[in-house]
Amino acid sequence: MTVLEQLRAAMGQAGVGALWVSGPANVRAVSGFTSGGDGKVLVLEGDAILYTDARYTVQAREESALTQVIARPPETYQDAAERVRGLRVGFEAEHLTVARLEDLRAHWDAELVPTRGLVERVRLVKSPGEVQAIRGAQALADRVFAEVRPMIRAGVRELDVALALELGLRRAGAEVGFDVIVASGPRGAMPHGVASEKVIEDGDLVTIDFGARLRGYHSDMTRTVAVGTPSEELRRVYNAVLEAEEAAVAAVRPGVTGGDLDALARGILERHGLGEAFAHSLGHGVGLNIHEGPSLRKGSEDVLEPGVVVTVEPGAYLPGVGGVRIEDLVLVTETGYEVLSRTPKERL
Ligand SMILES: CSCC[C@H](N)C(=O)N1CCC[C@H]1C(=O)O
Repeated sequence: MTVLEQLRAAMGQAGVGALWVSGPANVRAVSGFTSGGDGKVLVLEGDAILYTDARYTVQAREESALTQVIARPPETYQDAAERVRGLRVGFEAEHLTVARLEDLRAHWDAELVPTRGLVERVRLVKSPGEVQAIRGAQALADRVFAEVRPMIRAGVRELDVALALELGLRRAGAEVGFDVIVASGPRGAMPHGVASEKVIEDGDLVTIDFGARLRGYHSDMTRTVAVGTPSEELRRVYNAVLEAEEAAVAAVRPGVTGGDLDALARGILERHGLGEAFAHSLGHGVGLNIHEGPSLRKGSEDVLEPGVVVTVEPGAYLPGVGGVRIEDLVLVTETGYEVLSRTPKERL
């Protein structure tokens, strides 16, 4: 089934005859238009209309097969008003601001119904082309990491490591997927410790979490590397996180839930006395957004299916001491899993 066919089935289940799609990644997924932030899509039973403005006339024609209306609000809303009169129209509660909802209410003679996750659910399972883009983004990130790895040593600033990674990604034709995390020594206790001016020191563990964006699709990987000889405590923490990560990756297969995988990794870290130190969820889906479904968190009932791409990224964070995170990008296959991130992990 195409994206639109799947979406129309979901709309039927949600009881709406039309859907106003406004989330940028959702607009892109439904229309193919790569500037989703400057577009909206109205999905109807027999048509789907991409609304964007005159800056994108040529681009929209090149990228999208949908019916196109080049207009700016309020003309956009006026055009759509004719098409939605008397319908129950879903809007994306997670993406539409209150101000824009008021605009729709002012222009449309239709029942507006909040919906959640209709397009996101269709986006969960990646097409072969999407998997190819994610695979390509990760392969490129692996190559860049290998180039930059020798410069991660004592005396180098975290932000110089980040800059080298960013430059490598850009040179290779990708975008930087998100702010590069380089967290060394005690800064490693911050799960989102974006690179700072701190100078890496002998004995530091350095957590590096970065990703490429290629043709709109993300990669995501974390490696924690040792500079010199870290303390015995840090090496113990590293090995506990590695054990949890490898066990969770090995358990990835169709049918398992995000909650099962989180519980497996969390249980291992708890047995090492690091349950409290694992301050976030095990992982998340990756695609047009760096964070998307399914969720690999405590209690998640999201079921993994072939074609889903997730991260597995347990961590342990000890304020004042440091931290460790190890993350792989994993494709769920018919029979199990394939690890897309190929950068070797350190054995300490
Ligand atoms: C700001 S994007 C961060 C990407 C990273 N790999 C990631 O997803 N996480 C790092 C800490 C936990 C997890 C998160 O939930 O943000």
